[in-house]
Amino acid sequence: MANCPGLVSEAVDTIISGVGIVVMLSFASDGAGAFSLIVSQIGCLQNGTAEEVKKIVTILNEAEVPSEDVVEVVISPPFVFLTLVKSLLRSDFAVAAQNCWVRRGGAFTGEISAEMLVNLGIPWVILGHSERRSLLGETNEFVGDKVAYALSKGLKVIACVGETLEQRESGSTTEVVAAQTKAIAERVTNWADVVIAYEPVWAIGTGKVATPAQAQEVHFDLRKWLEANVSTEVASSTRIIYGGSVNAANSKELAGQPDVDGFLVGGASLKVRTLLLL
Ligand SMILES: O=C[C@H](O)COP(=O)(O)O
Repeated sequence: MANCPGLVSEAVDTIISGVGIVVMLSFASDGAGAFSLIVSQIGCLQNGTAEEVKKIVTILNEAEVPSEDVVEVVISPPFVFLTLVKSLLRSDFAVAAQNCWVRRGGAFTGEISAEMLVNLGIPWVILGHSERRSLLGETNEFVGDKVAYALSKGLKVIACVGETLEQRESGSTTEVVAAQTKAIAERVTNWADVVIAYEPVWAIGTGKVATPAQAQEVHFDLRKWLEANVSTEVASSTRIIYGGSVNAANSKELAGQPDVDGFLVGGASLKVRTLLLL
């Protein structure tokens, strides 16, 4: 996000103040053609009624953000609100699902397939969120398989990685995040459609945001890993965004870190208080 931190901060402020959900924002890391991506994940399981979602979309529709080639905005509601959001959302913002099934659709009651998302015209999907890894037992390999299948169907993927507090304290952050990234990278065929979201588990929904230095360190390591294991081109062009207790107050400093290409913001965007303060 070093390319245009002013624009990024501006966009983050605008989105966070206007929404009340989860926001992700990212920028290409190479100097040429800087652009950004903001994903607002509107509502998790406990959050959101159709009325609330409509209100949020109305506010988003009025938000002032830099043009699409500078700031890419993606709204990611729960499955049940995808079509509602898509139907109401301004045309320069896109929509993402928060998950999808690992393989071709079939008799997997309750699951949503990549094919269904494509059929609905949903271009993005978030995969490997830490809540799915820890609460629903998704392994690195399973997440990698999901990424591969979603990409094969033409979806763009926001692939989440991140260490627990215990892993950080035992000094294994780099190793954990590299293993998660490896399982994804081995199955990626088209890096242009992949964004990596670094979300330290200890920072998600806790109010304990990573310091700018902590975030930068992991993002730098991730980029180094991509350079060593994929290619220099992929390392420089892949957007690596940060998620975990991002809010309007801490976003500016985080946004100034050279390898932090954007944000995935949750709780901050749900707070009306935040909205009123900005
Ligand atoms: O899904 C949301 C992200 O994990 C970040 O959430 P948060 O901003 O509430 O910590």
